[in-house]
Amino acid sequence: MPAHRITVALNTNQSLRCPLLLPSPSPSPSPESSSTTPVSISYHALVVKAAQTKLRLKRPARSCRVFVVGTGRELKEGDGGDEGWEAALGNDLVVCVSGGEEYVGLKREGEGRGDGGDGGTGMGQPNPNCTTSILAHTAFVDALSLTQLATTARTLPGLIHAVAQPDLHPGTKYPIGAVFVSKAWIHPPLIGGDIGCGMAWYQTSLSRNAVDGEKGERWDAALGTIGAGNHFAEVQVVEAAAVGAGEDGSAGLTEDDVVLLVHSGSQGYGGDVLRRYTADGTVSLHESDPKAVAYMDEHERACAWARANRELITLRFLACLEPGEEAWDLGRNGEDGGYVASQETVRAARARVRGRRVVEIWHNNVEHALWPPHPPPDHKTLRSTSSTEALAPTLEAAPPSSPDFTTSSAQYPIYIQRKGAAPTYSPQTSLPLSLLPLPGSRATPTLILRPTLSAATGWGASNALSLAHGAGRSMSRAKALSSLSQKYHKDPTTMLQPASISQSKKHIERVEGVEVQGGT
Ligand SMILES: Nc1nc2c(ncn2[C@@H]2O[C@H](COP(=O)(O)O)[C@@H](O)[C@H]2O)c(=O)[nH]1
Ligand SMILES: [Mn+2]
Repeated sequence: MPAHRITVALNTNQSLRCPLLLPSPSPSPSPESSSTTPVSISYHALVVKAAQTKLRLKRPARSCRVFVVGTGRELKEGDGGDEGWEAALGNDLVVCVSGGEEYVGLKREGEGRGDGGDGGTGMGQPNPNCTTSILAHTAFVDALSLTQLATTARTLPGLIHAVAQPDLHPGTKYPIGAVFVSKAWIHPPLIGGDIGCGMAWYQTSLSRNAVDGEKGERWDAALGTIGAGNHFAEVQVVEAAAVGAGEDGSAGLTEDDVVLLVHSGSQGYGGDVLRRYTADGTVSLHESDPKAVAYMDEHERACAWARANRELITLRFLACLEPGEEAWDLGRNGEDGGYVASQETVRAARARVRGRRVVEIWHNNVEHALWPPHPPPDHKTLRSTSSTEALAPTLEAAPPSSPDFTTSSAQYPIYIQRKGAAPTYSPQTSLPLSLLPLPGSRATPTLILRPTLSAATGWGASNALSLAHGAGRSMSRAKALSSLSQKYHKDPTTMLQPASISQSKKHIERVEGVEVQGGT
């Protein structure tokens, strides 16, 4: 009996596929035939079985659905036998199996076999209408990151809007400095392994005289676990005049304030979450999939862990910066390394730290929100009339964004996936942030951004309710490591001196360029 060689893929990750041989349909028995009742073959069952065993689809067969890749036509298992299978069968047929959710991709009229009109990738173009906003108008952007942005926007299921922040730069597969808005789908790799990484500004009670000239050696022994990469905790002096108000009713930042900027993430924890949810090649999780619910739960924990770690780092800094202050006792390095504080003590210390918080945000996370954004209730008060040169431009100075966003009254739930992008709303209060940091580098200043929201940007739709989170990078980590280690080969300690990293105008322009474009 000739067989048909077909390909079975997963609906949620159509690059995960396996071949399958299906027997030809049995000819109808003729009245003269001596054969007994023909053996009925359920193609549906065979295909679902292949997805379960070879592609590790962990859904019960009864909830699985099969679609023709390219057209999205569903091949059902009917009461009287398989429906439509015989007509669809043929060598090179590509089908995908879903755990119950709808077909991922654009349904086309007409039947097709083989490559489904997508050049044989089987990926189709799920989102030909996904809009993109490139907010980097003058800042340098590596072309690869734009390709990564466009490919991601086109091919991952459910994406409706993608934003390149001015600090966009290439990641391994997905870009950094990017925001992706999706409907019904969550894509853990877009957030990456450092789930919950973010920035927090805390007030200290120090005067600028107390810190001017200090280089840090005195405090090094007491630092918390900040993590590798770009993470840091930096004592800063505010040069600009007073700006807006901080979160939780704090006074915001005032000239000469000495503040601590903490940038840290979830370290090994978030990486482990990402690995566990993507080890089988999964990129996309439909919100109805229990795996998506479980991922969101672990993602929340990783975010909470990262925020708690920023609080702990701050506590340890404050213990050194403000000696004699009893509230920071827990942050002191005790003689006895085995000291374990009670939960009550930890809770009390964290509450005291929060009293110093100016702003605290995640820049690697997924947020469940409503789309399109509506004006905040008190939007008229958001337009600050006072501005200083050091602040982000007001809304009116922002470049017009494309595509054109208009506020529609009907909102629907979406997910905002941020990889290296700061939010414009506070995760704590769900109100618009009045200020947040745009860190430069050890050699260039951190800028204070003031998000502005207005109808011109669809109340934040064009920038996906997000801003640049850093200065970006003009060379990959690997390239920077090799070229800088050559440059500082003879005396690597000079790399730790703020002024020696780079005073080049190029670097300074870099962060300012990002700021000018990031203030929407
Ligand atoms: N003020 C400082 N800013 C710094 C330092 N090192 C890096 N950076 C900035 O932080 C972001 C972080 O980006 P991420 O993608 O790693 O989260 C980066 O873009 C730089 O602008 C520093 O020592 N001090
Ligand atoms: Mn980060």
